[in-house]
Formats: sequence, C-alpha cells, structure tokens
Amino acid sequence: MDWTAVTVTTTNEAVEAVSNILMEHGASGVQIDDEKDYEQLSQVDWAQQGEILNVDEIPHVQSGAKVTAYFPATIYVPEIVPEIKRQVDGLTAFNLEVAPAEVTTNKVDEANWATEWQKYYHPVQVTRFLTVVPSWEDYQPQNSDECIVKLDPGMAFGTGTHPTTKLSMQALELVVHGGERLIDVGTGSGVLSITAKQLGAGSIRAYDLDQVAVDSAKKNLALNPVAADVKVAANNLLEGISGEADIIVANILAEVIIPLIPQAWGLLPVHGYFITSGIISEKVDQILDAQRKQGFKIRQTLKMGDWYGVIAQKPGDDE
Ligand SMILES: C[S@@+](CC[C@H](N)C(=O)[O-])C[C@H]1O[C@@H](n2cnc3c(N)ncnc32)[C@H](O)[C@@H]1O
Repeated sequence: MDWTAVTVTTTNEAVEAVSNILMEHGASGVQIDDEKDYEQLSQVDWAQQGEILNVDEIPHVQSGAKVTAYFPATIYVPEIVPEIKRQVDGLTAFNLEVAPAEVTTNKVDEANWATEWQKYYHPVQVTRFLTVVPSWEDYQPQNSDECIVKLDPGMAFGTGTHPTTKLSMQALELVVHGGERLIDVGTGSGVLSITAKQLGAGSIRAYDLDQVAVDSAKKNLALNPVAADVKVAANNLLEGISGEADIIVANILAEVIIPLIPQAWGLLPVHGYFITSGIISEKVDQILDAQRKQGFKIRQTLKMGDWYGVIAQKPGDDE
C-alpha cells in the first residue's frame, strides 16, 4: 500500500492541536519534530557520542515544529489537504500562533515508512482491558485483567492509535461475551480479530481487499498465539462469502459501509451484531438511515473526536 506523509510546519505551541486535526482526518500516526527537543543539543558534545549533528542544519529548529502524519492509500489526500489547511489557520481563533502553517505532502516508500514509524509508535492503552503493544516493545501488563494485542503494523492500517480502531475495539468489548462466530471486514493489520480473540470470540474469518493487509494480518495473528486459528483471505467486502456469523465488524469508510449493509444482514442470525466504524460525523446520519432501512436496530453509537462507531443488531420478530 502507498502512504502519503502530510507535513504541517507550525509553532511549538500549536503542535498538539495540529496533531489532533491530522488524526481526525484519518492519519494513522503522527510524528512530531519539535525545536524544543533539540534545545539541549548545543550542551552535548555529539561528536564524542559518535553522532555528527549540526543543530543549525536542522530546518525545523529555525521554524518551530513540523507535524507529519501518515495517511494510508484508502484516504484521498488531495481532498483533505485544503480542509486541514483551513482548520490549522482557524486555530488562531483560539489564540494559538500557527504561522507559517504550511502544509506539504510527500509520497512515502514502503521501506522508509516502516522504519520511521517504529521510532514513534509505542503501547496504546485503548480501554482498561485492552492495550495495543508494538511487537518490538517489551511491555508488561499493569494488571491481571489487561489483554495485550501485539502488532507490527507494517504497511497496513490498524495500529490502535486511530480513533476509528479504538471505537471498534470498544464496541467489541461491549458485544463479545465468549464463543461468538465473527467476521472482520477490512482487517488491515488484523487488530480487531486479535482483539476479539482476546475477548473470547470463537471462530473468526478476516478479509481485506488489499493483499498487503492480508499478509500483514497473517504476521500479526502469528504474533498472538490466542489468534492463531483466525482465517484471513483477500476479499471484496463479503462478496461470495457464506456461513453465518454472530458478529460482523467493519472499520471502513462510510462509502464502503453502504454496500456492506445488505451483505452483513444476509449473514447475521437474529440478535447478531453489526459493528461499523470509520464514519466521519457528516456521514453518520446516512449510515444510520441505511442500517435502519435494512431492518437493523441501532443499539449504541460511540463517538471520538469527529468519528463515530455504531453497534447495530438484527432484531427478533418481537421487536
Ligand atoms: C480503516 S482500515 C481498518 C483496519 C483495521 N480493521 C482497524 O480497525 O484498524 C480499512 C481497511 O479496509 C480495507 N478495505 C477497503 N475497502 C475494502 C473492501 N471493499 N473490501 C475489503 N476490505 C476493504 C482497507 O484495505 C483497510 O485495510
């Protein structure tokens, strides 16, 4: 999968707000190069430490800070860049100095993305019970109830840092009680399948349109012995898939959820759950309407920033 890096050159004080804007547009990670990180440099003899570094040659030391976000190919970056720029400029209304507020984009080749990302990706506690841990980190659970989802996200979406993944994990925590047959549509890194297994789900089938994601999911499932029996394959949504599932989870863009709704309905038994995430606020009503029209009952909507997750259920005859 191709990645695009979007870099906002701004001031130190605006770093957090700019990071939020980028994450709310679907970035799967944010890298911050802040002038303040380099303040101590002049006091250290870096040549002696085996490093040759000229502080004056680090561009963002003069410019304040650069916030870089990585967007997967599923997000059409040229469309969101003007909106990012508008929102960054709008931060001045909150008395934040943002200038120069330049927004630039760059294609990232796969190898560089993977190594760059490792520097910035650390354990993410998503809920009290679920923590996503990079495969290269030595992390000890903080209590006996904490489940670990080990991931080497590689090129696939699903690091546990994105609101849409977090919402899906929270929704799974609400509906998985043990033994359910589950389908994970758009599995990406496999994060939701591993989560569901940690929560006690039974058999799981995971699908993704992108072969890179399928390969990445397989690697991650192998890192988590609890998920060793999850079946992963390349597939377009649920086309050609048969066999009931008690829970179907899909963290995919709203446009892609629409054709999935009748497919999910067809595979769920009465009382089966359909969890959808990846829904930006402007699209949530459209998704809720389409699900209701299909016959689903909306049991819960979850929200994080501008993103929504929906827990829908196929009702019994008595409803
Ligand atoms: C937002 S990512 C979600 C990844 C992971 N499940 C998570 O929650 O973090 C969406 C995934 O859906 C996949 N996808 C997009 N369109 C698809 C389709 N029509 N059929 C199957 N997978 C699709 C993408 O390749 C991507 O891996």
